[in-house]
Amino acid sequence: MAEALHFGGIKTTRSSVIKNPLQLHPPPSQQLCFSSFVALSIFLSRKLRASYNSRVSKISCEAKKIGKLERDETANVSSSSYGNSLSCVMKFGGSSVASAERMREVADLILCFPNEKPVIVLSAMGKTTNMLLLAGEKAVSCGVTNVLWIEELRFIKDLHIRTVNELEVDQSTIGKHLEDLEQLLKGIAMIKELTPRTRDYLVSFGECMSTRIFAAYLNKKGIKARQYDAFEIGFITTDDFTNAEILDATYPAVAKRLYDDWTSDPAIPVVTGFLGKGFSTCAVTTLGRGGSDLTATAIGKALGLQEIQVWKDVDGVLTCDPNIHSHAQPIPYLSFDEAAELAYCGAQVLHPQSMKPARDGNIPVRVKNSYNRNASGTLITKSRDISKAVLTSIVLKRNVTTLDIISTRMLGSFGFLSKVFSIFADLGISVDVVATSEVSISLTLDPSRIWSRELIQQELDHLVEELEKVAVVTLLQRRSIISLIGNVQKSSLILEKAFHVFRNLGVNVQMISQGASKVNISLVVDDNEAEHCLRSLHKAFFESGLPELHVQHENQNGSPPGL
Ligand SMILES: Nc1ncnc2c1ncn2[C@@H]1O[C@H](COP(=O)(O)OP(=O)(O)O)[C@@H](O)[C@H]1O
Ligand SMILES: N[C@@H](CC(=O)OP(=O)(O)O)C(=O)O
Repeated sequence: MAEALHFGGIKTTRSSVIKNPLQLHPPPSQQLCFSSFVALSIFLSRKLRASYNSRVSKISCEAKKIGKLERDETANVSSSSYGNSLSCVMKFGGSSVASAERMREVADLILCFPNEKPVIVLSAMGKTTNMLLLAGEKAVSCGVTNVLWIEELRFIKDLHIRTVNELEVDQSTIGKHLEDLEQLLKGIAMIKELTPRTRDYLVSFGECMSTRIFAAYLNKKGIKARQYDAFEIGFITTDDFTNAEILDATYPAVAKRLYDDWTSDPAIPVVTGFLGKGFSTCAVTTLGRGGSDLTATAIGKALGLQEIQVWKDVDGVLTCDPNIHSHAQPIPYLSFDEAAELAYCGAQVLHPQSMKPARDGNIPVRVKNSYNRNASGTLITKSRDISKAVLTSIVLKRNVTTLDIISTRMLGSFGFLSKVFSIFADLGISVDVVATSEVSISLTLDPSRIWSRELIQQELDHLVEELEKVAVVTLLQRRSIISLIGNVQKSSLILEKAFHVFRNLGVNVQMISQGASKVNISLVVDDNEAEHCLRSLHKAFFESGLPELHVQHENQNGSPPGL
């Protein structure tokens, strides 16, 4: 029998409670919260005939009212009875839990903090999400009888069965999921269609399996743990499959569920990242690629925890993408605004929405390396002293489409700008970087919003057709946005240095824009020049002399200077 261990004062005795992951309707104990929310949502969605956006914001508003009551209750109880309660969130990404060996190391890492009582959030093992998506694509055209031969399915099965065996946990931990996954792929093969809704359900198997295996392993080691599917504990989202947004009702619901369970029977919660439940469909949704970061910060906010730790395979947020330039350096401190901007600009290291709950709850986020736990990582807080900083990070977003839109002067300048942006709004196309004059607009389209090649072309054709009613339009593809994240108060210095680099390289910058966030200057160049530009900019800003951002030292309480 496994040795019993003390974990943050909890003596372990029982194995984890494993629920049916496919049961999307909550058990009776949760029905009150969910059903009242769903009833409210259905009522509202029937009533409201306005645009989708205003509908969601009104529903969120109502949800907030419900949430407020429950949150207040939770707040009262938490200050009086939860003295010895959950303290932080620790999120481990796919790279951190890619194998049995990695899961062992993560468990050891958690044990290194015996006084912490963390909520654990996990992503799918390694590249499982990509594999599931590929398996789904192949199932559409391979025929039902060939599903078992899909290479990615075999890889996923092999990885998970091997992990279960190596960690010596019960095969039944994931047996049902593997069977259901196979059935689902056969279903896709039969109907020859993979809708966004099915796609989300399909990828959910990754997180559902990794969390079950890990919770079972913790229990086997004597650390009492309990597995949770986010879509069963109150993660309520919009029904935007593949890119859903968390609704406000999530926070009180999740807080209540986790605290109630913790009080009645303390066990380390192990929660699926990335997943939610659509408010009107009640189907599994996903929060966009890399969405486990957002799950972690949402839990941190819901429970009002002291810290949110995001464990990756790099030494923190770096000065640029290490895959493009190997001299990327860790950034010791960032503000929520800088981190959010960096993520929006395309730095893969953090989910673009993930800073919002942390900022709302004012909860520090620490980005750490699970492969190098002694590295200090990056501490992200509300504010930091940037007076000495110039540039913090350089981010590249590739394969961007730009549009030059020049007015035919049929409309006045007011009419022109509003007409152009209403066309984008009507077609639901996101704009990224914008530069305007009175009669012309240059802008880039957000590539992350459009995932299907076919759709890109169709959408673009339609967009250009509409714009040509009021303007002359030039569409330019294969461009890159280089975002300079830093202290825009020093924009002249940043631009002087950057343009010196561009001039030396003989590169023409095609568009330039300084965002209202005051932490970002964006420059558009050709795709084929972008990586070279990034490396040269990095050398100029970070590799010639002591970079400003390293001047700061952490206070004894772990806060950055100036806080
Ligand atoms: N500015 C950056 N700082 C750190 N990592 C970055 C940056 N830009 C891109 N990356 C990439 O992001 C990866 C970490 O993000 P992600 O793959 O989502 O991690 P995980 O799966 O562990 O959550 C790193 O391995 C690195 O290759
Ligand atoms: N598994 C999901 C969610 C996620 O957050 O993953 P990661 O933490 O490995 O980036 C994805 O691959 O998108």
